[in-house]
Amino acid sequence: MSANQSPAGKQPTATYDSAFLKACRREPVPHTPVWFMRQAGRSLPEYRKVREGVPMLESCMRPDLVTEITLQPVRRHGVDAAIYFSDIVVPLKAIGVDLDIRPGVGPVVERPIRTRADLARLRDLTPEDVSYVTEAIGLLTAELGGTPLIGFAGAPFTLASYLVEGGPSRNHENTKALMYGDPRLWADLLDRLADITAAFLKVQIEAGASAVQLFDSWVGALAPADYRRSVMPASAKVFEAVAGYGVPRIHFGVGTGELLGLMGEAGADVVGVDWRVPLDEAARRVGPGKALQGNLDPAVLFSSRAAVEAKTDEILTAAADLEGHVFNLGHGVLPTTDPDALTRLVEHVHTRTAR
Ligand SMILES: Cc1c2[nH]c(c1CCC(=O)O)Cc1[nH]c(c(CCC(=O)O)c1C)Cc1[nH]c(c(CCC(=O)O)c1C)Cc1[nH]c(c(C)c1CCC(=O)O)C2
Repeated sequence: MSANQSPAGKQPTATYDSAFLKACRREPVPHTPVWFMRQAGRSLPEYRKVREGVPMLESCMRPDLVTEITLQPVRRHGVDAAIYFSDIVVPLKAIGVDLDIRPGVGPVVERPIRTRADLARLRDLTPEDVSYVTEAIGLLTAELGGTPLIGFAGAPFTLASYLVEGGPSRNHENTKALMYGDPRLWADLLDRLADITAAFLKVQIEAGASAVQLFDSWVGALAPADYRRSVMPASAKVFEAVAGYGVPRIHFGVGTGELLGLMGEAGADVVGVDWRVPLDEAARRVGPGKALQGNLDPAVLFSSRAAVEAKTDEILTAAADLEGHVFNLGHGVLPTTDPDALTRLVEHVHTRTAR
C-alpha cells in the first residue's frame, strides 16, 4: 500500500477519509455529509442544456456527457458525494433488452418478461457490455479529487417490476401475479437479475466507485413476509457478491417503513429511509451496526427557506444519536425544485453539524 492509498484499495486517502465514507463506516465526521438522490437532472439548467437533443439512454452511454452531468451538482451545490449519472435500466439495455426511457414516463419495455421462454432473453452482463461505464468512471475519479463517487444499480424487485409490467406501474399487478402465481419462475427471474446487478456493481467498483447504492424504489409495495420470502434472497445475493470490496453498500426504497429491518439484514451497511419514518425510530427498526441515510421529504423544498431549515433541524435532532448519518432526501429531487434551495440546504446541514 503506497502512502496515498487507503486500506480499501485503490481510492486516494482523501476520498477514503471523506465525511461521506466516514459516516457510512460509522466513524466520527467533521460535519454530517449530504448528497441528493437525483441530484443530477432536470432541476439544473446546465443539465437541461447539455441534454438538449440527446435521448436519455444515449446520454448514459457517452462518457463525456456522463462525466459532465455527474460533476454538475458537485460543482454547484458542494455536495459530499457524486452519484454516477446513469439509470437503473442501463444494464438491461446493455444485454439487449428492448427498452427505452420515455420523457415524463420512465422506462418502457417493448416485450415484457412474463414466461420461462422470456427469461432466456436475460443473458449475463460482461464488463465489455458496459465499457463506457468503466471509461466514464476513470474520467470522473480523475476530476473528483477527494469527493467520493457512488455507483448504483436497481434491485432485482424494482427491475423485475419494469420488466414484467412493461413500464411504470402503480399497483405492480402483473409482477405480483407472477410472484404469487409462479414462485419458481419468479425466483429464477430475481436470481438472474441479481447476477446482472452484481456484475454491473462490480464493474463500477473496479473502475473506482467508492460506495454503491442498490435502489429498490418500489419494494415498499410488499408486506414483510413476502419481502423476506420472495425478494430478500436475491437482494442479499447482490450485497454478498460485492462484500469483498469493502466499499459501503447502501440500500434504499420508498414506503419501506415496515421493511427497514429486513433491508438492513439483506446485507446493507447503510439503510436509506424515506420521510415517513423519523430517523430515531428508523434506527430502532434497523438495529445497531448500520448507518442511516435520509430523510427530508423532497416536496418540503417547495416551501419557505425557514420551513426547509426547521424540517431539516428536526431530522438532524432525530439523527443526533445515530451511529452514522448521511443526510439526503427521502426520495429523488423533484424536477421543478429550485436548485438554489438545494445549495442552501447543503450549507445549512454543514453549518448546523460542524464539529
Ligand atoms: C425507479 C428509478 C428509475 N431510475 C432510477 C430509479 C431509482 C431511483 C428512484 O427511485 O427515483 C435511478 C436513477 N435515474 C437517474 C439517476 C441519476 C443519478 C442521480 O441520482 O443524480 C438515478 C440514480 C437519472 C434519470 N433517469 C431518468 C431521468 C429523467 C430523464 C431526463 O432527464 O430526460 C433522469 C435524470 C428517467 C427515469 N428513469 C426511471 C424513472 C422513474 C425516470 C423518470 C421519468 C421521468 O420523469 O421522465 C427509473
